[in-house]
Amino acid sequence: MVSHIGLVGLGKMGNNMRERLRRSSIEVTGFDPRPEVSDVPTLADLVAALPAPRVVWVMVPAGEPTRGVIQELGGLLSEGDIVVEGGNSHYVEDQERAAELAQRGIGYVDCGVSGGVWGLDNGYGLMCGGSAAHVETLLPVFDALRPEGPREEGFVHAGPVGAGHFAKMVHNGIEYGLMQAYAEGYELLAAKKDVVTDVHGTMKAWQRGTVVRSWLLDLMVRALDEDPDLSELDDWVDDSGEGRWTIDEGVDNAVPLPVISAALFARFASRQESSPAMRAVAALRQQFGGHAVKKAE
Ligand SMILES: O=C(CO)[C@H](O)[C@H](O)COP(=O)(O)O
Repeated sequence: MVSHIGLVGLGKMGNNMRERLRRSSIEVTGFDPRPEVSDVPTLADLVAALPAPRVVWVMVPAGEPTRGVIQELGGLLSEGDIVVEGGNSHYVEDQERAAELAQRGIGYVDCGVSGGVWGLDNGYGLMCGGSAAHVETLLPVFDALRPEGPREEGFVHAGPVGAGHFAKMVHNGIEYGLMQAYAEGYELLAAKKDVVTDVHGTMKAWQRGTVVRSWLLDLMVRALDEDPDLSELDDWVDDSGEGRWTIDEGVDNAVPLPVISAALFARFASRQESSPAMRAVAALRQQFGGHAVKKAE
C-alpha cells in the first residue's frame, strides 16, 4: 500500500498535485530545481527520503527535461521501485524507457493527466499504461488524484506501457478540435452583431441544457467574462506537439482526422504575419483570370 511518494517537478501541475495528494494523506516529498518550492535539495535526496519500494512521479515538461530526470532516476532507483511519467511524453518513448528500466527491475507506468490548474480542487482525469501489478500498487495515489465519484469515470488503466500517453494524445487531439469549433462559432456570432447583439450572453446561455454545453464552453465564457471582446490577447496560438503526434498516428493508421488536422493547421496559420500560400493563390487568380489583387504595402 503506497502512502509516501516522490514527486519531481513542482510547476503549475506538480505543485497542485502535491497539495491534492497531501489533502488525501499521501505523504509527498517533492523535488524541483527551484529551492523555494522544493522539499529536498537534490533528486538523490528525494530518492533517499522514500521508503522502499519507492514510487517517483515525474511531472516535468515533455522532451529533454523528462528524459534527463528519468535517466538520472534510473541510476538512483533499485529493483522493485516504480517510475510514473505523468507529463505529456510520446508513447513510443515510454515504451523504450520502460524496456531500459526493466533491465534493472525498475517498473514504469505512463499516466496522462488532464485537468490543468483546476485539478487541485476538481481532481485530475487519469489515463495510465503499465502492468496490472504496478497499476494495482499505485491505486491509492490514483484515487487521491482523480475526481470524486466512480473510479471508472475519472481513471482508466488503458493498457500496457504507452497506452496512457496514447490515450492522452488522443484526448488532446479532441481538445484541439473542440476548442477550434467553439472559437469558430464565437467568431461567426461576433461577425453578425447586428443580428446577435449579445454574443457573450449567447455563449453563456449555452452552458446549461444545450447539446454543446461542456467544461471548455464554461472556460470560453469565463474568458469572455474577463475580456468580452478578447481584445487583450494577440491571435497567436502555440502548440506543444500532441496535436502533431495525433495527426502522425492518423496518417500511420489511415484514420481520417479532418477536424483535428484543421485545428492544428489553424494554429500554424495564427503565427503567420503574412501567408505565402495565399499570396500564391492571389497571384494564380490574377494569372488565369486577370482577377483583382491587392498590392503589398
Ligand atoms: O495536456 C494539456 C491539456 O490537456 C496541456 O495543457 C497541453 O499543453 C495542451 O496541448 P497544447 O499545448 O498543444 O495546446
